[in-house]
Amino acid sequence: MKSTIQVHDKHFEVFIEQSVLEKRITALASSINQDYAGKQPLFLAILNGSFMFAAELMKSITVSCEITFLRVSSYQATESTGKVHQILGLSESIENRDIIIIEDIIDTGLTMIEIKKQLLAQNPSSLSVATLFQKPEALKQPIEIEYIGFEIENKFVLGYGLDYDGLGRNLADLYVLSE
Ligand SMILES: O=P(O)(O)OC[C@H]1O[C@H](OP(=O)(O)OP(=O)(O)O)[C@H](O)[C@@H]1O
Ligand SMILES: Nc1nc2[nH]cnc2c(=O)[nH]1
Repeated sequence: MKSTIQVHDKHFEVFIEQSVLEKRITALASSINQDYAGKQPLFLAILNGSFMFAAELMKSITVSCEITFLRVSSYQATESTGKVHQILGLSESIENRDIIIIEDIIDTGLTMIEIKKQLLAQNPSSLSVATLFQKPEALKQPIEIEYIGFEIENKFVLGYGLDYDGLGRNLADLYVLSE
């Protein structure tokens, strides 16, 4: 039997180990370095969940770049509320900039659709998305995602920045809810 950890009332087991996550993130960074050669992208990391992915990704980005952090929260406990709040914390202009959004996970896709809509209204030169995890089966509307770390099954995951009611963001591996 796999060893499990308990967070609040639920049990989770290791799903993707840290070394596997980091190797894939390095590969994503290489693709971004190639695609943005000669440009100076502005990364927008969506808080809270993306902090660990963003930090790891940035260590392998070699093109000249900037990063800033935005807040938008729609998730409570293990289910989407379907409500997406406004983007907070974007003080710099993104007009005529090459923007790369950094997310930890795209689940229903509703958050990213709303973020993209709000950012596109500010006329960036280009807008692309890098997400560490995506759940293809959970997507409610088609959405273009340029950089995907892992396509995962439609189960609640925890760790590597992702929380369950505030806890578990510090876990270095990705965990999945035990059956
Ligand atoms: O594709 P969706 O179904 O819209 O879900 C994805 C969103 O859920 C998570 O954020 P959350 O609202 O949990 O905030 P957090 O990053 O602060 O934990 C994640 O970081 C995405 O922003
Ligand atoms: N922790 C966590 N947050 C999410 N937000 C959207 N999907 C998920 C998920 O599977 N786990």
